[in-house]
Amino acid sequence: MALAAARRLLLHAGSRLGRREAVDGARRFANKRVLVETEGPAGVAVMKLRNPPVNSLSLECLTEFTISLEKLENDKSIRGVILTSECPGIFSAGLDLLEMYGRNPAHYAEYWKNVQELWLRLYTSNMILVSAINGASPAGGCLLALCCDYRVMADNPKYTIGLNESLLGIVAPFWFKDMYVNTIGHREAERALQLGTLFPPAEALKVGVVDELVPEDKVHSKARSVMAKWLAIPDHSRQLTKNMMRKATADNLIKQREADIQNFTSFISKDSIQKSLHMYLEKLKQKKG
Ligand SMILES: CC/C=C\C/C=C\C/C=C\CC/C=C/CC(=O)SCCNC(=O)CCNC(=O)[C@H](O)C(C)(C)COP(=O)(O)OP(=O)(O)OC[C@H]1O[C@@H](n2cnc3c(N)ncnc32)[C@H](O)[C@@H]1OP(=O)(O)O
Repeated sequence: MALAAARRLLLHAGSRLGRREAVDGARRFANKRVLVETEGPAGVAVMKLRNPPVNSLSLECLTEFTISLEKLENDKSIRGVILTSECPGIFSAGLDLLEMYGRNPAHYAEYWKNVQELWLRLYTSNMILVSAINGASPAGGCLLALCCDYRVMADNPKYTIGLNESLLGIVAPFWFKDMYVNTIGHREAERALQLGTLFPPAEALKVGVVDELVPEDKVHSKARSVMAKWLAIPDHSRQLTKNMMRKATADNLIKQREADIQNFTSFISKDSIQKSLHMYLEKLKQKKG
């Protein structure tokens, strides 16, 4: 309930701000964790995640992300969005582990509902989505990128991307898996999901997790030039084609959202799964020390 109220407030406040700044031609609206900038007549918005240190998708971050997308969808002058990160070296560390560890079932259910909501909105967006992957992109971070129509990644071997859930002792849900299969094919997805592979850029390109690699300082300019190419296609034909390609995958979740929430909640609440997450969090801490 509190989140629904926050969402209404943010939408309202955001639209007022958006109108005021539109006077300059360039517009900008920001929540705490998501910054959106639109420039001139090109109809393109740049959406930057800024939830330091690692852009983990906390409940608040998911909510702000979803609201920002909703506002852009409602703005008929926006045809494309470049999704990127403001956190140096990290695109997104994925779902926030602290939302899935040591909480109660009601919290898990609420969290998962918001994860579903963001995924459905991103994956079925009518806008052109290009990801400018300027850092590490494990699990839910990779999920965000996979939702886009085109993925440009910084060619820095320090960055990896992939669905690594099995390394954490958890399981990617069927709709993560479906999207992976749609992107890289069944055999590659089967292997990468079981092994929890985090691909360095060259391998990510080879297997098709990303579409293009560029030097780090060229990620944004390349994303813009890719966007220009996609903008040249008539919206109606591109949108109908996108819908034709993605609808069955989205519908597969839509028809069983509630069951998927129950499934997640009971899975993540298990002692054995909580223990795995605990161990993984400890490992992350130890890496530092
Ligand atoms: C039959 C089927 C049955 C059931 C299925 C049903 C349902 C499905 C069930 C579950 C599926 C749930 C799906 C989850 C998807 C996810 O996204 S899980 C998250 C996966 N993410 C990761 O593994 C990334 C972990 N992080 C890292 O590898 C590194 O942090 C990273 C490379 C991103 C950055 O490295 P570095 O710059 O060195 O930073 P640190 O490692 O030092 O991290 C800084 C602090 O941030 C904390 N942190 C990192 N990642 C997360 C995160 N994802 N969530 C929360 N917090 C995170 C880290 O602990 C540090 O914190 P500290 O400063 O120590 O307090």
